[in-house]
Amino acid sequence: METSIIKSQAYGKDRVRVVRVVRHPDSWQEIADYSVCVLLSGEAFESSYTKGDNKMVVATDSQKNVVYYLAKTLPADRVMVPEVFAGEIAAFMVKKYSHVTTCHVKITAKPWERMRFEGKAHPHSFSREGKETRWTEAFVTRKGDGLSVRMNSGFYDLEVLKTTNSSFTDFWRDELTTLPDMADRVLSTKVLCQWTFVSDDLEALRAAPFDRIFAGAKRNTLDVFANDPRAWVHASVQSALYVMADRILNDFADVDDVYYALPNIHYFPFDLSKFGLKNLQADAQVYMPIADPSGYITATISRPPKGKI
Ligand SMILES: O=c1[nH]c(=O)c2[nH]c(=O)[nH]c2[nH]1
Repeated sequence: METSIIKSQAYGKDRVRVVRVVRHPDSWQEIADYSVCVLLSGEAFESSYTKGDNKMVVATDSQKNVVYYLAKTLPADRVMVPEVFAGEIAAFMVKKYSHVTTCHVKITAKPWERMRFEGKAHPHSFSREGKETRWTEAFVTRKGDGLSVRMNSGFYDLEVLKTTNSSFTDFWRDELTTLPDMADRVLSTKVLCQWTFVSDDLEALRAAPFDRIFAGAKRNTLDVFANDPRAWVHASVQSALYVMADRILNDFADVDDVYYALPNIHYFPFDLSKFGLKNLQADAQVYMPIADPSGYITATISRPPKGKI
């Protein structure tokens, strides 16, 4: 007889590819291109794992159908913002199936950007310019008669590089240290940035400025990377991360906290002294990018608890 217990479970459909086009009367068109993951959990599903009893199992095929059904039937503005669409799908599942306790929906959005010709936006043609990917995940959980919504959103693979105005000095030194102080260095990272939004109210989710938060988080990240002297002059990836996150928290009241993962993709000056050539420190012009390993700097930053400021 089996005695093991289920500690957690969730099942559903991953990589549901759905594209929604909005056609305006004046020939202006919009596109959202998503890959959706829907996962259901609840005690009622335990017997499908332990007893082979499928009676309560909403087929993953049906869950996939819900994504297409809602993409067609919801008002366009609830589909075109990934956070809102994720929340709508998750809330639909929890409301429709009373035996679902939590629905987790994750969406990654393909970054189609509208083409521009001589400064003029094209009404219906798009290209993939940026390589970063926007994504979101909603956890909608039954709470009494209502719902609670927890949302993580962000982007990853925003690749950036700067050729000066970055340093790393005055760090811990002991017999295991080989890295010299670097008063100036090439710095490159592939940004993962993520923020959270928590609400008990689906209407608040529908009204939240998710597109502005996404654009603002990306702009702040790039601006701090390129321009903010607090972050880089005689400092580190760590201090840049803090300034980036602090700017997002100051700009967007809806954001509860911000997480960054910043790999430090090393570009080391190549030592050419064997050939009588100076290429280190202030003489560095030729670098060897190092694929692995990279530094990896992470933190979650939030506002201080109330009463502590
Ligand atoms: O900005 C940096 N932070 C570190 O913690 C670190 N460690 C390292 O070797 N180089 C760097 N750069």
